[in-house]
Amino acid sequence: MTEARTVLIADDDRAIRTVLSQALARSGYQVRATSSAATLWRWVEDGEGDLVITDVVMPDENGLDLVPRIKRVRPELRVVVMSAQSTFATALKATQRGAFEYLPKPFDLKELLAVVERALAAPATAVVHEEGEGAPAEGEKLPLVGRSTAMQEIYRTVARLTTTDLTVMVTGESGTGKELIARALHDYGRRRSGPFVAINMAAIPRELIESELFGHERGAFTGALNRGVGRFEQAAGGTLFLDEIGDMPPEAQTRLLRVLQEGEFTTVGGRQPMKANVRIVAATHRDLRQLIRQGMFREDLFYRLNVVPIRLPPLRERIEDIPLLARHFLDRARASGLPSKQLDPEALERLKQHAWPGNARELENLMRRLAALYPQEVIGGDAVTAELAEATPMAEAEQGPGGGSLEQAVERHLASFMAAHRDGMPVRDLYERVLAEVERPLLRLALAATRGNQIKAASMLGLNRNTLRKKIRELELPVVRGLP
Ligand SMILES: Nc1ncnc2c1ncn2[C@@H]1O[C@H](COP(=O)(O)OP(=O)(O)OP(=O)(O)O)[C@@H](O)[C@H]1O
Repeated sequence: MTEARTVLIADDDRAIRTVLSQALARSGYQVRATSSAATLWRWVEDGEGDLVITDVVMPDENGLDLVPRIKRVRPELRVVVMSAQSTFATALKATQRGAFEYLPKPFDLKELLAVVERALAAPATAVVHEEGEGAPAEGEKLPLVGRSTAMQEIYRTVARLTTTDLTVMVTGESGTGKELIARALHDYGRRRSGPFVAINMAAIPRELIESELFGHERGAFTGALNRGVGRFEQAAGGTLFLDEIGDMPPEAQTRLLRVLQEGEFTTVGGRQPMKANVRIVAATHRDLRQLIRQGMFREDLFYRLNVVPIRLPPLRERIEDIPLLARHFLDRARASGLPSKQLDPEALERLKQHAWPGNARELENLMRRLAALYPQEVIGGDAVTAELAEATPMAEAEQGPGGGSLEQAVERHLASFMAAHRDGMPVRDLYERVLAEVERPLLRLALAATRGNQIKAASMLGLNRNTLRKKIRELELPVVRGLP
């Protein structure tokens, strides 16, 4: 590089101006810094600078409003927005208004310098994103709650992905918000005026999945009395959410792969190929790489789907989000007609200590229970402790009667199982069989504890309701009627 590039900084916080200026100067950039949006705007109009770094809240103007104005007069000028607000709405606004990058404060200087370098190296194409008709209020209404670093990173990624049609793979334990992310990608993406269609692979009988996905012709199979429209066709122009993709049977995987490769599909029993016009978001709580190793998931399909991976961390890895989420769920409970509640500090502390195997969904259910069952307006630690103990019998089971952990007990049991089979018939499908052995008593206990109430049992297990229903069928568990 021959000439030093100039970075324009606008932030009303003097300390930040100083730190940024010094760091950028040390890296060889020319720097001009100001506390006002008006001065920044004058510099931009005068044709100064190769890159802008602006804060959002400044005394004279909101930095986010400045971004589209800058892009209109100087489309090639890259803008980096930094903000202490740290909400999904801010990330979304910054990205959709044409910012090159959004950085939640506090950020580390190394990261900022890397962004500056990337911004200056990027080809000078002007990308001003259409706001589109019927654009929602840029994320204000979408309840993606949480300010942890992990969630900030997710907001940034999701915001950026709303300006593309790339395939996204969302992974995370049950109840971490995978479907919510898929909806955000749709509701704020380019296809928001099209349909959002979801299909859960775990909830549909295996033999029907292909026809559910791609549709079928009349008479394609026994019982196909009419032509059936598949989800690919329903989702045309919009987003197709393939939930629990790890549960997709092999034949359907092969067919899906072909559709993704060729961009067209045919209905079951049909001949005429149709264009696939969907953005795909897939999700799973299972470890797909492990399924690949076990030969249960196609590696080539995995790479087709895993274009942009988003990993949602379990709630226990972002306990700083718990107070906000709890508040959000209590507000939601109130909006649905339940009484208004507060949590006292001890209650919050108790929530932070819990392991949350069911993640955000478990927290949501707990908040609803507390709102519904407890008369007092301010909920204390004891109420939380009592409700958590009620809902999670596994907590005690983790310390088994033998004193060892559940894992050790299972290992002992399996070791004797394997020993017993050593000389007999070759053992096949061991993984599935062993899991089914653990699954069966687990589901039975959960159903017994909830008196056969599948909704409650699903929530206790942290499983999707449909997943539980399917498993009950597969494992042929007796369905007991709930007591009144
Ligand atoms: N960050 C979040 N902010 C607000 N609500 C959230 C958040 N994460 C999850 N939720 C809420 O928690 C519940 C569970 O989320 P969601 O259904 O998206 O999880 P999931 O990962 O798709 O679960 P599963 O794998 O069991 O289908 C929903 O009611 C969702 O709105």
